[in-house]
Amino acid sequence: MDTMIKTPVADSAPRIARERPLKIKARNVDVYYGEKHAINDLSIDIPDSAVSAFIGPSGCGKSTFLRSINRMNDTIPSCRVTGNIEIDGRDIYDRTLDVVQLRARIGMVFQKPNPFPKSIYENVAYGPRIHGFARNKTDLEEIVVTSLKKAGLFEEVKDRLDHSGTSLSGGQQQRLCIARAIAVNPEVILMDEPCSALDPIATARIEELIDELRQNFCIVIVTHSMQQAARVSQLTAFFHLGNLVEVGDTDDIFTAPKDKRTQDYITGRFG
Ligand SMILES: Nc1ncnc2c1ncn2[C@@H]1O[C@H](COP(=O)(O)OP(=O)(O)OP(=O)(O)O)[C@@H](O)[C@H]1O
Repeated sequence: MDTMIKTPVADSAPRIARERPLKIKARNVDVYYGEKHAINDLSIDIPDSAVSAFIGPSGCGKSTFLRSINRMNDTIPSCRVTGNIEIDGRDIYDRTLDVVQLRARIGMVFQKPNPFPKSIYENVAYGPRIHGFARNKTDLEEIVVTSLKKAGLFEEVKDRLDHSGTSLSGGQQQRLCIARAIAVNPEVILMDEPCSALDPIATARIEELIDELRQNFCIVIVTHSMQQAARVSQLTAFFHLGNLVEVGDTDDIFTAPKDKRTQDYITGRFG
């Protein structure tokens, strides 16, 4: 595994960050909404082929930082991001960088499943088609089927690919959104509370899927559920009032947190 390391990392770095190549490197990131200072001097290393969870009480900046990773914050006029965020060593706020290309490399899955009001097939085919990933219809079909299989949905929908994506159950819709994200072959998948609108069975299915996908993707998940963070992630980052208080191997964060605020949060003293 050591041979996979691209960048030297400190001995004090989390084990997972030493075992996996570095994918996302953020340094001294501040995010403002007008006068509101939402993220304060945040630095973090996020490894590839692993799941990293952002946890913390409501309003502490988890989603804000997640949205900084694919420059979704650009769409909010009052929002300003300073500092440095690199993916594979490339500054994603570089003025010469094509944001459309960047977002193709970084899939995003939202809290509420949001399939397009189109067929199941079209939901998955749309991205590869507009990005020119398929040479012909057969190629496109193969991408759709493979993506639905990877998202664990193909068997349930193979006989009704022409039905509307919105006709599926909530859990199936979320897996369709994951298939849609995977179809453009992203390197990073950002998930903002992807199970919060789902029942426990659909949640378990998505968690299993996240675990399978981490072999091939860098996954970052915002979750309100500490149980979920403990179950699916290898790295956990605890946010509080716009500060990244502590980041470490998930096992360590939940069994031996270093900061009292982390300890108070995971033991339910606030949040
Ligand atoms: N579009 C926006 N305009 C202005 N302020 C915003 C905007 N989005 C978020 N904020 C503020 O930034 C801070 C961080 O919000 P953010 O949504 O990132 O927190 P969070 O930790 O993801 O919260 P939650 O767990 O409730 O989703 C909050 O004070 C929030 O009110």
